[in-house]
Amino acid sequence: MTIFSEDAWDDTAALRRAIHDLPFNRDLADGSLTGDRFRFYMIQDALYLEQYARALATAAAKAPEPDAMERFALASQEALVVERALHGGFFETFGITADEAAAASPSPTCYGYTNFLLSTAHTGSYEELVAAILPCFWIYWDVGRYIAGKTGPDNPYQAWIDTYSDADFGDAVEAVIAITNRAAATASATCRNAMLKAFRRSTQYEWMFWDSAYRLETWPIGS
Ligand SMILES: Cc1ncc(C[n+]2csc(CCO)c2C)c(N)n1
Repeated sequence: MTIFSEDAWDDTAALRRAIHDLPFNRDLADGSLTGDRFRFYMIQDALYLEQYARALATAAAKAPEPDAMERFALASQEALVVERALHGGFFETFGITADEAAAASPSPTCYGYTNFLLSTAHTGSYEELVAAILPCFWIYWDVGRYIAGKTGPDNPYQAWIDTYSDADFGDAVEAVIAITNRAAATASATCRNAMLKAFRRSTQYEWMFWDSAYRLETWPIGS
């Protein structure tokens, strides 16, 4: 049988190229990304992380093996603590107050992505959930390294680039890939297909998240 992560990676090759080519990531890499776009991204990302941490905690609760439980429980805490520290620095630089962040409501894309993760967490299988969780790690590692390889000096977004191209983060990504492959190894063909679909859906949402920040996305009516 083929390895799930290899199938999923091949299956999303075109999407990943599109993510590399996004105007948001192009501008982040050369440091020209406008402050309003990065601010929007930071605030939406703080909202995303809270829900992502819930999805990770649910994966920890559902995991059939202690190694996966530990990894997801730790990642849930890190999503709240480590990522919040990164955000804290940028919140200060970009003048985002805690009140402003707390009062913000999710954009359509942020809402769609987090609800997809939470509905998978609560109505899908453990296998589907880990496949939905994986792109958040893997795509950021891929994009972090891609951008680190082409960025220049004095980039105002260097702390973001360093976080996601760091070797320790790479180790965490490898661990989640291994957990996902273990889950897939004993899954039926139907379950593996559902896993692929979930992986692809989250990868689409990762593209949409950066795109929505670049467009400063709003709800089309009523807000
Ligand atoms: C939309 C969006 N997708 C992925 C990440 C990256 N990320 C968030 S939590 C986590 C694991 C635990 O820290 C990782 C890698 C992000 N920040 N925002």
